Amino acid sequence: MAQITLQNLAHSYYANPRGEHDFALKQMDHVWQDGGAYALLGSSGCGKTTLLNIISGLLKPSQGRVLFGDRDVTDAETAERNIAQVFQFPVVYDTMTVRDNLSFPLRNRGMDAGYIKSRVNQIAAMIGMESMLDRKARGLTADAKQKISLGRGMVREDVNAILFDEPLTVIDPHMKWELRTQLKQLHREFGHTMIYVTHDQTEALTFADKVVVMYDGRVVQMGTPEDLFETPAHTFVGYFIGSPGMNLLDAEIRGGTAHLQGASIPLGAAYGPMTGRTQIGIRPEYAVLTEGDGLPIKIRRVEDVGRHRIIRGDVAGATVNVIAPEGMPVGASLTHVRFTPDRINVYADDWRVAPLGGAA
Ligand SMILES: Nc1ncnc2c1ncn2[C@@H]1O[C@H](COP(=O)(O)OP(=O)(O)OP(=O)(O)O)[C@@H](O)[C@H]1O
Repeated sequence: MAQITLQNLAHSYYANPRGEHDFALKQMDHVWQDGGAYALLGSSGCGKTTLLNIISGLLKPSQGRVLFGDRDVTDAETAERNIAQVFQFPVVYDTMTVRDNLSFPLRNRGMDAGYIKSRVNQIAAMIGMESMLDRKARGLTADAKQKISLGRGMVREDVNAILFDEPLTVIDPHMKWELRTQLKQLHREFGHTMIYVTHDQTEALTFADKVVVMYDGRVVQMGTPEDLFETPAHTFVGYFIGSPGMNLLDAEIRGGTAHLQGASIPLGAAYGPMTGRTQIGIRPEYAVLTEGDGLPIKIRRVEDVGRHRIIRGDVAGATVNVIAPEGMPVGASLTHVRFTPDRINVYADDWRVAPLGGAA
């Protein structure tokens, strides 16, 4: 297992990039701790696969270095990096049995037969394939084959890291949940450094200790699920995490107050002067409808989504979503929306601004 350091890393698919927009990965410095379970999350085209391929050695970065522990592996081939990889679609040997597929990486390294047997049984139990160990992989469903790929990715205990690139795409929804839980369990047991690429926030938040959110070739936040929810570092994180995402309203910030459209909203802390486009961000969970306290809201739609309702309305020319807990009445007398002051985040040109006084 190893800590992975990305130093001054950047990548362009062009031979002669002419500016930042030609880079699929913008310049970055990051440390992925030894034994961490990371999810790499972001929308299509933000650079997740590019970053994963640089870590695995399938792609050489146009700039910067990759270190595994103290070792510079930037120029090392994938095979020299001692990693396991699981891809979106199954990679199995059809003519081999499930058992042989799972034990292949161990036999390849000359492991002891007794150890191989017990380890393969353990992994087979994890992926729910104990009863199929002696069947040929040929003829199994795509779902079952992908479980074999997952199992094979995890069978070695001595790898530097396990990299997963959207591994559950072909797995049915119920099994997805189960496998994710198993992966987490395996991580707790063996402490591998795991990097899991996905564009599904539920998948990321349930799997990882740390979620790495990418946007337009940059890592915009690396934090716990709670960090991403409470203090999104970038408006994209606010918007991307949560359902619905964070509300954003243009506002002028002066000290401990946000001013918008003639109204003043108290903030939970004071802020210094800032430049650029300034906005306040508030999660729908921290907005409540009132009979006159807060900002006027024009309610457009109420959606019942089971455990709560989502109220969609207009505030100061922008759309604002409010989550109302079950049982809370949504009547015509509710004409205003109030935001919990200490849950309001402030953004300047899309990046979160820390309040004065040392609070994060
Ligand atoms: N081989 C390539 N040649 C040129 N451009 C590429 C190549 N591979 C990816 N790109 C571009 O680099 C950017 C990042 O792509 P990448 O595949 O890393 O994103 P991603 O976040 O993994 O997306 P997805 O979720 O769709 O797989 C995109 O603009 C993509 O078009």
